[in-house]
Amino acid sequence: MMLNLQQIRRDLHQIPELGFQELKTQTYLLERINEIAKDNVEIKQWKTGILVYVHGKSPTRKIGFRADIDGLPILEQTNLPYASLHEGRMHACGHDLHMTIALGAMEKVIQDPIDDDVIFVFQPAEEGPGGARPMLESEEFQQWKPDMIFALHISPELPIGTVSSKPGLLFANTSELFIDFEGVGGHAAYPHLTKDMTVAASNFVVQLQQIVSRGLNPLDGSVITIGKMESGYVQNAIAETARLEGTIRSTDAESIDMIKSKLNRLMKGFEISYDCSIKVDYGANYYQVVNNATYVQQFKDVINQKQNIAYQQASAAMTGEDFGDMLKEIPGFMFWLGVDSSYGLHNARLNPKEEAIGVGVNAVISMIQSF
Ligand SMILES: CC(=O)N[C@@H](CCC[C@H](N)C(=O)O)C(=O)O
Repeated sequence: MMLNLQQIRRDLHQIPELGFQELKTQTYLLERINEIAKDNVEIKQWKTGILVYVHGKSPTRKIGFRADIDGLPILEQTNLPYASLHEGRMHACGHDLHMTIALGAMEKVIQDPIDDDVIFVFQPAEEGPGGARPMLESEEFQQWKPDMIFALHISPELPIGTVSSKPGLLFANTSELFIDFEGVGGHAAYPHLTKDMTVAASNFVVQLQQIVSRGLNPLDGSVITIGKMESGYVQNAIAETARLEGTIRSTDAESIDMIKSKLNRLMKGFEISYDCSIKVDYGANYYQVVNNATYVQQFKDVINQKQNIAYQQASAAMTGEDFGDMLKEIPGFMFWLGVDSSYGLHNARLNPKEEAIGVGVNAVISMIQSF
């Protein structure tokens, strides 16, 4: 049986689901896994995730490969014939390709096992609230805990046929940010009788940016982004409440704590100035992705032996990945896979080229076979 990877990617692309809601995705993946499973395969479910154990010929260790499986709350605007069927949900971060590549590599390992055992980890909720840490801590994962683990992420900026990584820091520390403002609403014509939360929240967004530009050492990389702002109900009423949703990123864990403490102070000031109440929730926090230098070198050597894949040195990025939580406990690495899209990650028009699937399977299987 040969899996039709292009069809699988398109099927998965049509059913994006948010973190820990990936029920259709899980069912679909289990169907494909059961089509290719043989006697050397064991399967476990953990919440909406899946673990697949492929037994090796004479194992001395367990090699792990992780694929994340959730989509984003984004309304797709690609006009593709296989665009999302779930309105307001999109695989805008390439997890449809990540899953497909894992299935493709799994099929090859099942057909032609290596000496060592290989564990494929289909992990929920990477975009939020973070599936890696609870999955890692689960009994199911701990029983099959790999000795090394690796993963890939699509890169719209890189051409097809390219992979890229680096030893050490690859992705940033992250913290989500949800801020709720509560004041007093009222008629648009009587601002003096209200506490306007649209004005308070707007000013807060502007002030927030000065935490990084004026509060932190410019040599330490950090960024705060507010991606969503909500307030009010109608054009001629003053908003009683407002909500900001965003994320904090930093190349070192200490800066995240420093930003949070400065942000808490700023909030207190705003509560006094705007005579309102402000509450913050820091949501999910992901640990930085730190690549093991030995495994990155092994991957680089493997790729450099291939005619049709080029290895490029990566730079660290402010992207977050809960795979960092896995790498904190298990040595391994992550690499970028070029998919050549003119629209970037988290863009409603992201359109990865499907030729990248074959390259991804080739890179992953070659790394697995190098053990
Ligand atoms: C690869 C990627 O894009 N990852 C996400 C991780 C999001 C973490 C969390 N929801 C946050 O926003 O802090 C990213 O946005 O970098």
